[in-house]
Amino acid sequence: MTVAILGAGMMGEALLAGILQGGRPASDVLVAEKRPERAAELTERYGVEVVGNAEAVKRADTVLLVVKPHDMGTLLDEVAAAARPGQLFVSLAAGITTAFVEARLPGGVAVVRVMPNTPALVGEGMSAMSPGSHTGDDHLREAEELLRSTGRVVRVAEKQQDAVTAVSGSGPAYVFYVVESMIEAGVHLGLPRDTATELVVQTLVGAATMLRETGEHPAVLRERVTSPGGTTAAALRQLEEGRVRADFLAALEAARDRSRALSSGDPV
Ligand SMILES: NC(=O)C1=CN([C@@H]2O[C@H](COP(=O)(O)OP(=O)(O)OC[C@H]3O[C@@H](n4cnc5c(N)ncnc54)[C@H](OP(=O)(O)O)[C@@H]3O)[C@@H](O)[C@H]2O)C=CC1
Ligand SMILES: O=C(O)[C@@H]1CCC=N1
Repeated sequence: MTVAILGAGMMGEALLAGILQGGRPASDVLVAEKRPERAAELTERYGVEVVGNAEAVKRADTVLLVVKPHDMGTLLDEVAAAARPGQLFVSLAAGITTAFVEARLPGGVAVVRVMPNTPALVGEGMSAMSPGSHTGDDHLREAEELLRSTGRVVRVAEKQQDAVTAVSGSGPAYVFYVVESMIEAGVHLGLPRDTATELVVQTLVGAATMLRETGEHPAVLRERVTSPGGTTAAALRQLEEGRVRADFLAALEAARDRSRALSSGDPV
């Protein structure tokens, strides 16, 4: 079973690394990349063969489309003649609908839409997948199995993909932003930068592991940290005054709206 990755940028490379770490041999993976220096880097780092888009599609059973949304139309027009019925195309681009991909490929090609995230790079990705209009269970299971090698997978209705993009697709960036802000605050309070970084990163890993392993609601876990009249209550009061919760709501609405705009071909 050969998998081709078309578009080996940030997300494409994260998927490539996750898929290989998940146990798939490099000889079963093809990557399409135009720039020779990037191709050499990928071959050296992962031992994968780098070929052109059309050749990758001809040789693959499953094709992962990981170019930017506004490059998707051109890419599909380029590879459509190489695609064949029975193949599975998985689009991982924000805002690109299964209907958009299906309309540009021959009939009989199965299309699945997925919103992944970059923690796929370390096998801790979160992917949400939706079937196209003529995607059978076998193809869905195939996509699911592939993505499971990069982390967790859920199935969602395609109309929920804009919200998913706002939550888990872009989500790692919000977490990194919070981490960055906490490190800077620690430095402001006089801690050496490397100490502040270690404190914050381990706090994040510990808190995330507690959420996953206890299954408790985050509000319950937060209450357990918040001693009456103590330090946490003082900090949380400040965050409430800063309207951080309302800002998250507005931020995720903005991401959802941008995903919707990308589906109607809104340019960069
Ligand atoms: N980054 C993320 O966290 C996530 C990204 N995504 C989706 O993944 C997609 C890629 O995003 P991201 O990786 O961030 O973007 P990048 O710009 O890092 O990657 C896009 C890659 O596609 C390549 N490319 C462009 N046109 C073609 C083409 N015709 N044939 C082959 N390769 C091509 C680019 O090559 P070159 O640089 O040479 O032009 C680049 O390597 C987007 O659709 C995005 O919505 C989804 C979830 C999360
Ligand atoms: O920022 C973006 O558009 C992509 C999609 C989700 C995460 N990154």
